[in-house]
Amino acid sequence: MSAAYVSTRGEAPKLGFTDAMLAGLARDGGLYVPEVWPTFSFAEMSDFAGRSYADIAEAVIAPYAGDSISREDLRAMIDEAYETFRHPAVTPLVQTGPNRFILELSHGPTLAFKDVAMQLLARMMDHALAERGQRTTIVGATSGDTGGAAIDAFRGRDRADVFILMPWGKVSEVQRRQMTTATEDNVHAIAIDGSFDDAQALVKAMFNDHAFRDRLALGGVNSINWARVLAQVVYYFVAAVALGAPRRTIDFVVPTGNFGDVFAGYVAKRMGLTIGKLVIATNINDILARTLETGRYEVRGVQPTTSPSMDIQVSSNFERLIFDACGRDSGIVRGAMGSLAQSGSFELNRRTLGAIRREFLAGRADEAEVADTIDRVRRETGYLIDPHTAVAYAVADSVELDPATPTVVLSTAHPGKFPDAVEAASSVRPDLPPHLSELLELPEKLVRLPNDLVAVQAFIEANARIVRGEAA
Ligand SMILES: Cc1ncc(COP(=O)(O)O)c(C=O)c1O
Ligand SMILES: N[C@@H](CCOP(=O)(O)O)C(=O)O
Repeated sequence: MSAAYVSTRGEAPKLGFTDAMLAGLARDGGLYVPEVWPTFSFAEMSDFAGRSYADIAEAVIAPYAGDSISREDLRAMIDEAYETFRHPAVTPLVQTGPNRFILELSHGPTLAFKDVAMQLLARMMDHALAERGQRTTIVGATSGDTGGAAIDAFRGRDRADVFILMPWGKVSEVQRRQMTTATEDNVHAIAIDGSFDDAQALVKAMFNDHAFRDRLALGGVNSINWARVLAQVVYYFVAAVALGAPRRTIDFVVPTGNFGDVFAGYVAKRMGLTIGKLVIATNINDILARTLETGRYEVRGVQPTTSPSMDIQVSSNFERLIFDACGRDSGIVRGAMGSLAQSGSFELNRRTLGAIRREFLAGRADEAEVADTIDRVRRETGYLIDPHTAVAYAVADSVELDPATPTVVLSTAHPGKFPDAVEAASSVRPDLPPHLSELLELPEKLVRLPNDLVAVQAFIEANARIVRGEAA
């Protein structure tokens, strides 16, 4: 049986796994979540010890996919996706102190944790589209990493055209070039005059324009797509089991922007994984840390930082958490999201806030703390971290965690993606791995558009093959 997926806003049809994956955003503007969380027993999780990344990925993903993908096909796609990684463990752990570990998530093709999900998602979407004889037009927003990972995973795929919106001038040069140097006709990098939040709002507006959505068969690869989050659940199991789960409890500290990554940790916990605290680590764009402190989610202007991928105020996946934490009352979610749209804020009720605080801690790191942390970790351990990882590392040092519990800091990007910030902090200029050594020399292809829905839709209509009627 395929698991059923429901929208957080309760007004869209229930879908199976493949339909939810191809839909991206639900038609009522909500996000799909599984109707029930599959769980593992203690014995099943104990059996993960010593198994490969691919084995654990198959075990974690299969209950969500049900019979919508055969087990053989799922395994073949998992194997192929993680063969693109430069480390045999896919997401290895490195110890940097007593009970302190870094989970390296940047061994994929574009050097960010997004590859973990995107390499698999592209294969699963392609597989589903081929079975159905369909094509899709993917629209995505990026603050730097999702776009590059999506373009790498989908470039040259015949059934998908990909349009990525990035905020003009607000991503690193390496991140921009990872999007603008792809030569394939099916990928399009678009810079819009605005912030990531503006780009994400445009993407959601395109999904909520049902005529446009249906005409172009829109698909999404941001973490609004449930399958993106699902693929990220896997590495929580892999890391925790390597450190002794389920016999031990493990804490995770997660650099957070759109809340997809840390929500994946929450899902792992709901599935039975012995996670103690999930720590939300933000840079100075600290809406989530403020919300946990006060119970009020309040959007303020975004400030540019050295961790640009986390320069986010409207944190999409928080909606999934509210839905679960409030007892799956879609009326509460609709109320909160309506208030957010109207006034830029909403209040969490006591029960919801209490449920969130039981699972999560939160902290912020300012720019000086991020730079100090990059420098200190390199001097003390010889290990060079990127600014996003440094946000989490600094927060891990500032929040109250049990020193007897292993703490895993998620390292979400390679320092070579942010050479200027890392060099300024540590006097060490990180290199890019050899497969990207020519990136800075390649010609770029980038379209600049105003932050305007009509202009963006017109560009996509003019360039999507589905509108031109080209058969897949
Ligand atoms: C390097 C890096 N770290 C952390 C984050 C934050 O992750 P999430 O948006 O899933 O909270 C992002 C962007 O998503 C990122 O690109
Ligand atoms: N930080 C992301 C922003 C988009 O987040 P997503 O996980 O919802 O795709 C990026 O680097 O693009």
